[in-house]
Amino acid sequence: MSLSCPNCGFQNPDNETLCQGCGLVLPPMLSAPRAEMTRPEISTQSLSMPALKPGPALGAPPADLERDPSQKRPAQNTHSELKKVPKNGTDAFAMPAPREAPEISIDAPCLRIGYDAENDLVIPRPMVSGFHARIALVEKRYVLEDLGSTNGTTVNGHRVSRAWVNPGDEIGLGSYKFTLNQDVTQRLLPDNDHRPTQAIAVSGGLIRPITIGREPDCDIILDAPQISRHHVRITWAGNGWRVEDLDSANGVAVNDRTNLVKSALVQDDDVLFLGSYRFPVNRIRDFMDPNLSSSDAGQMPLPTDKDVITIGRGQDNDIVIDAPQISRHHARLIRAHGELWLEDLDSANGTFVDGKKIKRAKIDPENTVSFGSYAVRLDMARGAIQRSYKGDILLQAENVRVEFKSGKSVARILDGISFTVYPTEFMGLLGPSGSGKTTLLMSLIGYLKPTYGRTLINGDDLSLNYDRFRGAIGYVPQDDIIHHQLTVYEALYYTAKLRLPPDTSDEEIERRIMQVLMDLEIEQTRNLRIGTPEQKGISGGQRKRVNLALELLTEPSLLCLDEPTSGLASEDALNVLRLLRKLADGGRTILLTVHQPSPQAYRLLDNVLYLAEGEQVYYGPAFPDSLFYFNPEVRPGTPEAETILGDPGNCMRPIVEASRAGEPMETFAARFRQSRYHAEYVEDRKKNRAGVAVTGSGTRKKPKFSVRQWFTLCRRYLAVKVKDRLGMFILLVQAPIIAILLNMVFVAEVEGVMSRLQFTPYALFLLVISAIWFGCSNAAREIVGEQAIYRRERMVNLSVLAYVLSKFTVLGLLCLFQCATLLLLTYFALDFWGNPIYHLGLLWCAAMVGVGMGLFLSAIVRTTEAAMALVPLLLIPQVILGGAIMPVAEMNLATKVLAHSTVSRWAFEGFLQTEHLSDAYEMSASDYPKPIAPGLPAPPPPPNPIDRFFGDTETRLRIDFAVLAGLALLTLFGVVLVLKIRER
Ligand SMILES: Nc1ncnc2c1ncn2[C@@H]1O[C@H](COP(=O)(O)OP(=O)(O)OP(=O)(O)O)[C@@H](O)[C@H]1O
Repeated sequence: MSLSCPNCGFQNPDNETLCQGCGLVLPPMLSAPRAEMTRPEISTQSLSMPALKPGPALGAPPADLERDPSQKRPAQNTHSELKKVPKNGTDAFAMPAPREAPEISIDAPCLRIGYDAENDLVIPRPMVSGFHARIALVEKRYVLEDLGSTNGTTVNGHRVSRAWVNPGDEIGLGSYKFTLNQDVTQRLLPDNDHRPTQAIAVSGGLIRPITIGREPDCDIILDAPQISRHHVRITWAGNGWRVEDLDSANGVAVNDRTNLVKSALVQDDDVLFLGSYRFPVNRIRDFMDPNLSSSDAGQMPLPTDKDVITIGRGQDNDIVIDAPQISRHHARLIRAHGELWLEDLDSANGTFVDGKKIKRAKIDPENTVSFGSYAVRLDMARGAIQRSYKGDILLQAENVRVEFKSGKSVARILDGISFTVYPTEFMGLLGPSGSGKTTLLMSLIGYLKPTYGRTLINGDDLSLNYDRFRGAIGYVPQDDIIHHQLTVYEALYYTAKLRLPPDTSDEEIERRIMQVLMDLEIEQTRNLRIGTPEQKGISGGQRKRVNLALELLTEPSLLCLDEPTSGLASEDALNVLRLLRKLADGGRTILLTVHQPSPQAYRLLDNVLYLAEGEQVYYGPAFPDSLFYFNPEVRPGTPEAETILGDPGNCMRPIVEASRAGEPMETFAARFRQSRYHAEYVEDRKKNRAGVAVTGSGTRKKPKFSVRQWFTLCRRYLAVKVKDRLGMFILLVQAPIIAILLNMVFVAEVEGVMSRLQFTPYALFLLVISAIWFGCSNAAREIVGEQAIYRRERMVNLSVLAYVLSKFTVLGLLCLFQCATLLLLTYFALDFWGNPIYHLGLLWCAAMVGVGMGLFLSAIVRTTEAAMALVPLLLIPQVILGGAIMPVAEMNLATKVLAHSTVSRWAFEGFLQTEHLSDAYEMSASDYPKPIAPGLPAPPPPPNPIDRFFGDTETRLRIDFAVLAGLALLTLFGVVLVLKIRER
């Protein structure tokens, strides 16, 4: 006799009270043999109601789903709870439409599903909302309710707000789909043991032990010399993780490098040390991608039935790699005649085979394939892609030396710097001011090429593979890299638009921004203006986090920060460092330079590197090792040791004192080279002792001009300008003020043609000078004022041409508005006759050349003050040489040549020509001057202004226009050139 389940029809043994097929409570009345029954409609009257535990009100985590680590995991569970629906599976047959369900009572036991860690089912996928949906058991049936998610909830492809669901139904949260199965539904049953929530999402990996080691057959491959081939085995033990050392060479320690264990039970917040390789236990959960079933953990199986396998970020690919740096459709694998070919699909960050960027290449088993910085290995034997561990970064400096040439002398800034940083390590760079910390950071991120030595990332020479790793490196300079006029969200939005692949939708950007804001705990600042220390917006600590947020948008695996705590109060500084610690524990490699850290901050660091006059004087554990290392006379455990350990500054003191005494720092460097820390943290950690393979093209892709980038830059720049209210006000009132002054001076002279011949040319000339002023003054601060932003974006993917063009575009629009206002307010009042369109065109051209000159100045100088101070130097020649004060024809040859190079000369002549073309200077008989007294000859009429100011140097109007346009283009390319030269 067996019990047939009314939901799924599964034949259960007759003593079962729960259906083994779907987890439904089996009422006694269903104990009849299946053959004797037609499948009944579930009737609430016919089912006995089990006593369900009341659930909490929506919004608070259900009390009965609270984590209880002491509770044991049910032994029978051998399924993946969230099994990904096979591709095309939903298309193969029509799925039944769900039926509308009644409102869920707040007493109903429910499971909340969403992105947020507070959920009972955590699904960290981009399209899933924080609290996306919930499943409740109501009257012994399952109800699915959407919780106002952004991307909606579907059941078998039908969008629902609340619906009955059955085991086997396909539930869609945005584009993420999974099959509702017993592992999920069981959790809703009364008296069920509700296990830790995240364990549900990662159960795929909980079933079998996870092996960590260097070999490709390990579940987690950590490719470092400190790691044995099979180093450690980790098994879910119900109330924690059982860790077993697999006779590794360097052992397994828990929480402290000295606390070696053979076997131990650890929890999520513990840290394992495999040799000196740090491995936070919670990373196991990252590794267990809920999209993958247990057998696939760490692997992405290649579909066997397809000859063309697509790879990308989009859910419609055969292999989905959900990382912001990956394009929606990034590449494809093609099986042809027993060979495997890889083809890049015009991805934003490129496809690489063994470090070389490819368009199409044949793949062999030994090849390493990278999509951007995301490296994978093709395991042909298993027919799968073996993922590298979440794109982890192992960073090494090998004998780095940096020298700067100044004239004939060479200054050696760094020498013999060698160290290795493992993933999840949080490393501090310390040393006296000027010791070379920033320089080292710049050479580590590939911005500065070392004179000797190199930087390796995951064993590959960074200088040869820069394009591959560009996206994996985040760098936060000392100066802010944000526009303070924007809100936090806007700053992040534009940066995401600039840095993420072009096919990233606004919806994805929004999700990414919210995720980053939540990670950095600043989501409440989303709509606040950033501001500056002087014009308060968000707090200093929050501003530092926003700078960091810009970098995190692209999920870099290596983060380098130059003094992220400078200018912060000690509590703020500590909070920023705590946050960085958390990010490191999440899998990032983090380096930062820091001055005078507090004792608590110092304890957060794993390792520290001390520099003194460019020499490496220590690299090893931060606390307490570094303090005892620099104070060798102090014995641990003594009262003196307590004092020393209470202040990290005690590391630097001996260095500073020796430096003051004129002692060479080489003494400190030599002592370090003899120390055990050098042996363990420099020598033992060295990778690829046999030598680094010289792969990689060595070329760096130059950012190319793209209309999309130009457009985004224009949008951001316009937003910055519009939000700068004071700046905008000053800019808008300039034209009316100048117009009023011109009217006051010239309006008395408006007396027909005689006035147009005598005075109006001066008014026109002043209009030209005003337009040049508009351009120059608007532009002079615009590049120098955002040098830090420009430099950082240039390191990523900023095209100089797109950048300069965006400045021209937005400033051009503002100048057009100013010129139009000025002309409108003077044209009729001062009795201009010329075609107003020509006049506006000339004024605008003059202003655009002014913009070019202003930007040129801005690109050359180093401070905004210098730029503004130099603006008059650009304007004065325009006034003197423009032809109005001294006719051009009467200048000597050299001056004439200079005059021809001024914008005012051409614009002024253009104005006179325009007036002339409209007969402004035609005199009728009545206009001619009369004799002063009878009998005297009439005085000669004033000459035509074109003859008067330009004489034989006169040119036609179209030449004036052409020269002005040429000058504008010349300045544009001049700015581009200066920026490129300065970069070198
Ligand atoms: N481009 C350069 N040309 C010549 N010398 C340079 C250049 N850049 C840096 N230096 C010099 O290199 C030395 C190290 O500078 P760096 O900025 O790396 O020091 P630092 O340790 O970061 O200092 P601080 O803690 O004050 O920021 C300084 O003496 C600096 O003047």
